[in-house]
Amino acid sequence: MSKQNQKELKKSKKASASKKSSSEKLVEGSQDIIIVDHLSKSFKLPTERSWGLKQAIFNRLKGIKGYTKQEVLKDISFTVKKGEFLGIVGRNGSGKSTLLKILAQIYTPDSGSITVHGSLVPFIELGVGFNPELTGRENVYMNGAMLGFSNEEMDQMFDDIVEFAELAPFMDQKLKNYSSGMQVRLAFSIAIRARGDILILDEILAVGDAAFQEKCNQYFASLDKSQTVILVTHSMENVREFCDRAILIDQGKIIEEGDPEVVADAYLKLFS
Ligand SMILES: Nc1ncnc2c1ncn2[C@@H]1O[C@H](COP(=O)(O)OP(=O)(O)OP(=O)(O)O)[C@@H](O)[C@H]1O
Repeated sequence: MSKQNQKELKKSKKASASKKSSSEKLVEGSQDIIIVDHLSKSFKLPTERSWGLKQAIFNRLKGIKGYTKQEVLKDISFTVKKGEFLGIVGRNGSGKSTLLKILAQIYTPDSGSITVHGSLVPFIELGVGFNPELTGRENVYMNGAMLGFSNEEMDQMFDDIVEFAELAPFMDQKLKNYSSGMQVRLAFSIAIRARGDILILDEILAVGDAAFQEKCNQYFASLDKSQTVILVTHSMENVREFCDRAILIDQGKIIEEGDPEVVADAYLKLFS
């Protein structure tokens, strides 16, 4: 591995160590593995009137705000039990990915808190943790390091990861030459082989082809209760088949929660 790559590995290991220490707040004997308590998040969106330094100074003097505030999550509370498969559903733009990013400590909430009892493996956005200039092999090691695994641990997992992704012939090619579906396969294989306590999955799986989606579905069906999964999806088939419980978010609020059948019906009603 080149010096530059070793440097990158070191950096990502550091990042992962600090991430772990802040997310792992262990409470003995608790069955709730995630507790989300009165969480709210908004984004400031710059308006045309904020363009340029002159305008910004003028706005400030006049007391004009150069942005509008968009409330994306409003007072969200829920818990996830150890071993539970939780589905999160909602229309485009309802706040699901933002919620996952707060869970994964990519975003900080405006108010409220999140407590996570265990290690969390996020699989949220394609490209996060991947370097297009490195080979598939190097990216596996780098991604593993970001999740807190040593080189030796990754050596043990490597063949298994490549086999699940079905990408053996491509491991020494640069990632920038992979299709987006191939990248998803590699990232998903790393995420599931990493066996964190909690696996967080965004809709991104939909990028994989039919055979890979089927493989993912088989993986979901094979899960025992040692793995907690949070899945954001628009597939009510997946919600009904795999989820123990589901949450429907609309305009940043939970509007239905509980039985996957009931939540899936409520989701479909939004469009009728
Ligand atoms: N970094 C950001 N800056 C500003 N606005 C953002 C940011 N991230 C998300 N938003 C806004 O927050 C709202 C919710 O977005 P989010 O991605 O959480 O929705 P979603 O439910 O995951 O949607 P989809 O089903 O389309 O993936 C959207 O209006 C989006 O434009």
